[in-house]
Amino acid sequence: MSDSLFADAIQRLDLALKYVSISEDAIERLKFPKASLRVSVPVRMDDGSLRIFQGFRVRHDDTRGPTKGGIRYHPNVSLDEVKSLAFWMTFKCAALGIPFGGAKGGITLNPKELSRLELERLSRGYIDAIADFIGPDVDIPAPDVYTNPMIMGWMMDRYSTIRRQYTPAVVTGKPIELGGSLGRNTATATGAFAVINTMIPKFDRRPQDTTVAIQGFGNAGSVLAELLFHAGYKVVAISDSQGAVYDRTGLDIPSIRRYRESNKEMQAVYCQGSVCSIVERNRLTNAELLALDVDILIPAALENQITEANVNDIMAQFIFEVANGPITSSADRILEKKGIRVFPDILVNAGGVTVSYFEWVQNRSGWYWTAEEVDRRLQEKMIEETEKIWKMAQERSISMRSAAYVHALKRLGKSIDAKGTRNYFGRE
Ligand SMILES: NC(=O)C1=CN([C@@H]2O[C@H](COP(=O)(O)OP(=O)(O)OC[C@H]3O[C@@H](n4cnc5c(N)ncnc54)[C@H](O)[C@@H]3O)[C@@H](O)[C@H]2O)C=CC1
Ligand SMILES: O=C(O)CCC(=O)C(=O)O
Repeated sequence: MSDSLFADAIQRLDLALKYVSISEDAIERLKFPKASLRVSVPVRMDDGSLRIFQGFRVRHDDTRGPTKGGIRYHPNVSLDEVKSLAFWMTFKCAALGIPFGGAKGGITLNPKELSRLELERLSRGYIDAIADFIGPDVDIPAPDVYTNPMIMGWMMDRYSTIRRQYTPAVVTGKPIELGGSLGRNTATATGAFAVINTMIPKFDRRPQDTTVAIQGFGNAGSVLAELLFHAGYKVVAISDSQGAVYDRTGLDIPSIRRYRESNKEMQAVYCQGSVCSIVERNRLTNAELLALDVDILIPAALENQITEANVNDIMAQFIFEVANGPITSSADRILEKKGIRVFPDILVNAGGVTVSYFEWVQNRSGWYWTAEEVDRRLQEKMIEETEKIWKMAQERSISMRSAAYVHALKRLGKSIDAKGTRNYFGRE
């Protein structure tokens, strides 16, 4: 399998290195993951047959702390994808000043084809296979695409059984009843909302005059859509893997979310009380959603959605990357030339790992915070780091992505050098 996504991720690093001076040793280290694990996970299916699933866990860099990152269940999961996602986690944690390195995991499957019991056996089997690779001071998984708090609960429980001790800090994004943090489930969206609200007024725009299209209506996209709706933004299009709904006058996001919870399908609905009626609106493909003439475009699904093939269709003025890696590096260069402002994943979607960090701190101290405390600290962190990155972008006339990478690289470079890598190689 080619390393195309990872090679593309490295291009972002190379670009940022033009604007920051860090040691060659630090650069070299960041170009290679510290460790990659590939495992076969046997699962007894409900019909008695045995299926073997391929799982991965990659720890990219642990200089700034134990590695951290989600676990994805998706048919396209590959070592290349997991490596790239782990790489981005290292930069995300450093950009936010969180004392973690980067990691990611995944299993190649379509989780919609498994029963709940099969999913539980798979999730516990995956932990059996990677137990020696993770740990509260080593590597701490969390949810990502098509995984959720229930799956994190099974994983934490299995790890605790293997270690013969209750170990909540080994996984974050758990159910509250198993040591999860209040606010983790909404943290990615809340963090992205804080970045949008910090940035949009700088361009003299008001929510009520701003239209938004969101690709992906999962944990991150659906909560963000609702936050934007309540703040007065006009969310005109949303989508899931099946396609999009569009209403240029604005969609009723709370009704759509409520309807989707019980019907599992995306419809443009308007609900009054418990009565919901489906309104015929334009149905679009995901490609058409990306090309809408809106002010803000929010990719919140998967990577490689905006590429050289469709970048010239993009009409939005601002792109906030909630998904990891939704824009390829070549498309990024074209967007920059066209004057479209891109706010990068390693900043915009960092609310999730920030509250994961809070969850880990709470698990380790045994002292649990209120929802208000979590939210206050999350807002503080997101706004502070957004402002720092914006200031750097302005001062150096560079993109927000390059500024975010430079900001992260400064912290990473100092930590890597403080460990004495130079001395180790005798170059001092
Ligand atoms: N959940 C979290 O805490 C964090 C998630 N992210 C990133 O946000 C993105 C979304 O993650 P979640 O919302 O957690 O996942 P999720 O599993 O809750 O939802 C994924 C959504 O994407 C949609 N989708 C899947 N394939 C699609 C396609 N080809 N076109 C359009 N939509 C498609 C699904 O229908 C679903 O609505 C991912 O890139 C993830 O890595 C980033 C940081 C934290
Ligand atoms: O919450 C976490 O630890 C990681 C979340 C994640 O996977 C991500 O930010 O992409």
